[in-house]
Amino acid sequence: MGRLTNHQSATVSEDQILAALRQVQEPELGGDLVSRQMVKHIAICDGIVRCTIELTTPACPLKDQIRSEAEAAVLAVPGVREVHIEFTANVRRPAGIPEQSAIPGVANVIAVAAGKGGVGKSTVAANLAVALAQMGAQVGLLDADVFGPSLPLMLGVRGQPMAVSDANGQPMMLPLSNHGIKVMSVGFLIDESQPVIWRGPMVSQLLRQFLYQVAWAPLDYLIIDMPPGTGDVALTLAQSLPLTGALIVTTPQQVATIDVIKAMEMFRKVNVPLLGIVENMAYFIAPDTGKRYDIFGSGGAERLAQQLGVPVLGQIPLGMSVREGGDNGQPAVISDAPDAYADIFRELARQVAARISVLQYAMV
Ligand SMILES: Nc1ncnc2c1ncn2[C@@H]1O[C@H](COP(=O)(O)OP(=O)(O)OP(=O)(O)O)[C@@H](O)[C@H]1O
Repeated sequence: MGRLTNHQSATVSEDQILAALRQVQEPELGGDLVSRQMVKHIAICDGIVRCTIELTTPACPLKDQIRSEAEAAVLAVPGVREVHIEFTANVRRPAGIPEQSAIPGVANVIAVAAGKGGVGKSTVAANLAVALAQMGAQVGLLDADVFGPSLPLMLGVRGQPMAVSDANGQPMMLPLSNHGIKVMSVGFLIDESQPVIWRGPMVSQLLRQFLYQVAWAPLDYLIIDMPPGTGDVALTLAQSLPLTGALIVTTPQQVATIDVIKAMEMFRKVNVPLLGIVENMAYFIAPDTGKRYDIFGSGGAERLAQQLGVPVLGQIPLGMSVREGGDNGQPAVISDAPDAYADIFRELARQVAARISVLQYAMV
């Protein structure tokens, strides 16, 4: 706690405030705020207390709960008239990633994968990335779906990445950016109207360059839009990427299929933690009546999740604005149209960030 600074008044001491904050638990990770070394700064002046609490992610879903419990605990200290809680965040790299394969300056690499094409993997990856950035995280998005790069269109990013040299004179590409995130896609380098014939080793080589020769740093989260399925390219990527974890996107029709199970098994085999399942196109809400229709059935993702011991981190409805946003380069999460479901995408981002924080602490 050496960094604490303390302008003490006669009546309230820093020790009293720390004792109060020891009563407040970190709801997700367990342990109290002081033992978890989350209290970074305390200032006390004339009964007014200012505290800075460092979270494990700016997208912490329980920030409001922590704030109100910390406020109540500090206000209960005799002599405290007012309390102001501020938050900072320090997103850390999981302990399990070997130093040599880590991407310098990138804390977490998250794979967004699917058993099959067309389930909305890129839509989820793009909205997740933008939602995390909206919450204050530094985010990059790598389109590794080399056979059907859709992110340039979905994010409205065009142009050629500039080549620069890093501090050691090594060539680096500057990622393009839009909606607050850095983006890299094979779509920036090829003529999208021409079919691309990629062979496995070429793809691996290209993706290595996209990981290690792109000026990503500093990033809290690098989201990878994986190629669909469990083919060679997906497997090589799952094996060689310094992944914090993987998200599996599915739809209710696909949920119990062998493709989804295979995609999950692929990550399990190469020891990449499964963060959870995202069920996309989970239901439809009629815009005129507000009635919910489970067009493709319901409960499948939950059953699969229980069977495999991973959580469902989000259920995204079918929404016209989700599709339109994807076609117009305006991801749904920046829209306020009711059927863009921005809140649902943001909640997904909070859940993903929380799972990563929990994983990090489980590994330490
Ligand atoms: N929740 C949703 N509501 C409405 N449309 C959606 C939703 N999710 C995805 N879509 C639309 O479905 C189509 C396929 O989505 P997307 O490209 O994200 O799938 P994908 O799994 O990445 O496909 P591929 O593997 O071919 O890249 C797109 O037109 C997208 O806008």
